[in-house]
Amino acid sequence: MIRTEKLYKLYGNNAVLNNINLQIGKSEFVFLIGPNGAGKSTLFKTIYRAELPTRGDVLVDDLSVPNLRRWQIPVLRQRIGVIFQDYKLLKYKTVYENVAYVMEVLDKPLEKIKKQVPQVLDLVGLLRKKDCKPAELSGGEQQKVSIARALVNNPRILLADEPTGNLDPDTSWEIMRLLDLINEQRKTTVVVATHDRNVVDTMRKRVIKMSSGRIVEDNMLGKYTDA
Ligand SMILES: Nc1ncnc2c1ncn2[C@@H]1O[C@H](COP(=O)(O)OP(=O)(O)OP(=O)(O)O)[C@@H](O)[C@H]1O
Repeated sequence: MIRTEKLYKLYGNNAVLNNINLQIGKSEFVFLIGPNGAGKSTLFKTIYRAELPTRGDVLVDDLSVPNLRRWQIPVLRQRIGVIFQDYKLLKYKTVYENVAYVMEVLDKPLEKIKKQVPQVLDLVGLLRKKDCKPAELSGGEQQKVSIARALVNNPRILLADEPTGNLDPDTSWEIMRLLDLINEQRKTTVVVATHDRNVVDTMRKRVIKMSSGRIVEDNMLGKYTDA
């Protein structure tokens, strides 16, 4: 569960998040839409604690994200997987090593790493490419590796910030179907920030729309609407 309470983020006098009150339940699949600069990425950042809010609270289950103690930060990182438009893979590491790395930094035992990395690479259909470097993969394949990396610690929540922004329509659909499958099979809460009208209108999920730092629409079975 994700809940924000009277959440504000100010840069100077600019309220990039302006009183966001939001609740996303366990196992939901939600699209977050809105024009450039609406505050979508900033909202994500306050949820996975890349940014601290100016005021207000973000709750991830029982954790108050802005008030976490240092030792609790790995607990949050384990609960939330994040994927980005530009994949953010380590280019000198192989596919396997990119995914294993996020288990290593959380001090997971080697036996567990050896078991879970191939499982999650198989889930995204890339086990056969485990020894490739990112540059040897297509954009869609790189995004699948980043999904595998986000999932390998079994997070309850997956935040996807424009995951298909660099991909062609067919590959975008593959990625969206994969996110939908993960949501259905693993009961992972999935929140996808996107500008992809076709995907939003076809998948008919809950659609939350932001504009100028505020939530301006929140509809079940929603459609993409312009500013
Ligand atoms: N570190 C920062 N310092 C100052 N302003 C920032 C900072 N980060 C974001 N902003 C501003 O906050 C606003 C919201 O940005 P954000 O990236 O959250 O929007 P977005 O909805 O994700 O947009 P897009 O669809 O273009 O990705 C923008 O006006 C941006 O310029």
